[in-house]
Amino acid sequence: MNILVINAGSSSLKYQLYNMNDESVLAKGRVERIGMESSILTHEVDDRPEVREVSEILEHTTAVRKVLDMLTNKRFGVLGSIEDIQAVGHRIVHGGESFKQSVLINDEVKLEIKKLFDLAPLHNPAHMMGILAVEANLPNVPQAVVFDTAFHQTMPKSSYLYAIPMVLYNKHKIRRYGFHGTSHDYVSQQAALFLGKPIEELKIVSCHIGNGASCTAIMHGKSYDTSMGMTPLEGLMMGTRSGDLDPAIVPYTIGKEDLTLNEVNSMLNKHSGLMAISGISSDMREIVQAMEDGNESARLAFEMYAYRIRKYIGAYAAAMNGIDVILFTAGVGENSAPLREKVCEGLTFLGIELDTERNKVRSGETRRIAKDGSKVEVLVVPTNEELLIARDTYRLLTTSSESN
Ligand SMILES: Nc1ncnc2c1ncn2[C@@H]1O[C@H](COP(=O)(O)OP(=O)(O)O)[C@@H](O)[C@H]1O
Ligand SMILES: CC(=O)OP(=O)(O)O
Ligand SMILES: [Mg+2]
Repeated sequence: MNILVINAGSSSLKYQLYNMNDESVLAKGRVERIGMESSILTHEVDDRPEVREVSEILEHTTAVRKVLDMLTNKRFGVLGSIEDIQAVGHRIVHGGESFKQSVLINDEVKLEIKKLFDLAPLHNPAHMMGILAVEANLPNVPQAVVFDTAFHQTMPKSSYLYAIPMVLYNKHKIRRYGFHGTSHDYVSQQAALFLGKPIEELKIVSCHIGNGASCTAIMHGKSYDTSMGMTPLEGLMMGTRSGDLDPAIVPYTIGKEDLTLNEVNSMLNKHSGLMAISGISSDMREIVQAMEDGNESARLAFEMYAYRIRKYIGAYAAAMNGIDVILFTAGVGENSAPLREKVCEGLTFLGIELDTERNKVRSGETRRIAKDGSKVEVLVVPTNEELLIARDTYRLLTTSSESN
């Protein structure tokens, strides 16, 4: 069975095509700048050179059409016809409280996702465009949705409630949801497999450090607490997001700088984090380079970024009464040895001892970076949200057709 996995953003659409017989990736790529003059489709097949096509793609339906054309293209494609796609799986950032697991799409599910537009205005409307675009191009192909929030639905009330009037939760569902759940779920299972221990026996702090970043306390295989909140803005300092801050800063800034609420929201989401403190970039590679060149703002940004991860690790050690494993994943977590070293620097009191040489070894595999004898295991685990989405889609289809 071939499954197309789609992660649709407001102006982008990433895709991966899986052959589920052996879980191999047949092709992958992305469409960027949807709705702008020169949209770019980048398409990759194994060891063949990357294909880039620039054209005007005004909306998601056209983007999906272009992807399907590329997948069936005589020169660059991997499929004889679009009939060779048996299912599509979508990443959906916000599933609210309605979705505790992945589901197949039907009208009711679409309605629920629409109801959540308010809670994730940057993400969910774009995902819906992706779903409708697939429907328009592949009307008879079943689609599944996999939610970033689902894994965190096991959190206890004491983790997910904010200390504000209960009416806000009861009426508007204002609470912590948490994100990157597909990733935290996948990497924690990979860590347990790597260590050869049942996940039910482990207390894991999973640090997903990419463009967006979050830490999750995973107790015995279940999310117990996580750093992102009602939206993906809370918690760690990120590339362009502020993470935790005193909420009183919002009205104060509006008054002092004569800004609108929308402007402050945009400042916190798009113009804060590494970008704001370094004044250089939101990309950790550029921050580390600038720091090595002696740039003090870059050093401060790097130290703040690492310090906040360290604080969450400490908090989650307290929350779970101990830690067995810390793991690093996603773009920064998998690739930045200096960041991992800085995070672990002040944690020896918890029994966390990093091996600085092992930490520097580059590899695409799950690996141990703690010293022999470190009380806590420290691992780097490559994430693969797309594979988990493809697996969930496959499982939903095969189990639902069995029960029919
Ligand atoms: N070699 C590297 N060293 C440090 N950071 C890296 C490296 N490679 C990628 N990154 C960081 O990873 C980030 C992207 O992470 P990723 O998990 O792909 O994010 P997203 O899925 O949210 O777009 C980039 O912004 C970049 O800062
Ligand atoms: C939820 C979230 O922050 O996603 P991303 O890391 O893809 O921006
Ligand atoms: Mg990501």
